[in-house]
Amino acid sequence: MSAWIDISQRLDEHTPVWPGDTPFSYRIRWHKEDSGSVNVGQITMSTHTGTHIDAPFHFDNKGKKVIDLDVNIYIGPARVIHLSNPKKIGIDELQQIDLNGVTRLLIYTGAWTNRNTFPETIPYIDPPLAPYLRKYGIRLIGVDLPSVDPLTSKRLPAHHELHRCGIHILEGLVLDHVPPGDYELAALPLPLVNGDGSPVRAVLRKMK
Ligand SMILES: Nc1ccccc1C(=O)C[C@H](N)C(=O)O
Ligand SMILES: [Zn+2]
Ligand SMILES: [Zn+2]
Repeated sequence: MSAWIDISQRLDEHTPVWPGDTPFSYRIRWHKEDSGSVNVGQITMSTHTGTHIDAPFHFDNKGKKVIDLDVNIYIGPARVIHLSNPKKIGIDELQQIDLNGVTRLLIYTGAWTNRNTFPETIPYIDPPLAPYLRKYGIRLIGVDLPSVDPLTSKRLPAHHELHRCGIHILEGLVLDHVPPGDYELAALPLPLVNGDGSPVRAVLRKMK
């Protein structure tokens, strides 16, 4: 069996966040010296920092919260594909790629390689791609980008169309060190009862 490899963004005070969103912070709230027994940390962060999933409630007030999402979506076979710096990610860009039997699709674009700053512009998912992916049976899409829509988008058409097609969203993957191919994925959200999104620890291992 191959080893699991980490495809998650490291979280510390340098981790870039969506412009205006809560900075990431971890601090020791109780020091061992003071408590007499343990260090106890405190995390403050946006639910959309680093590698994370979006729950439908993120973009739809009536949408499911994180606790309502099926854990089976986030564990299982996944295909990693590479696109070379696409402007958008649409049916045309995926035309040459075999998606038969794929249930989880992770897309490397290379558009966000400097993970110390938030990108200025990103490729986005062209909404008609959602029904195209669903036709193959895809239930999860993952990207190495902070959003599946353009950064300036308010209507979030890709988020909505993916959701309408039953495709779950995983953002902020780090795939620079992952060759295209078939893997097993685990990227479980926290059991946040009211969550609109959740950080995940995303890992892959090669399927033989
Ligand atoms: N954190 C934000 C703060 C303000 C406005 C948008 C965001 C987002 O995160 C949107 C992005 N499409 C996302 O799903 O992660
Ligand atoms: Zn998000
Ligand atoms: Zn999103």
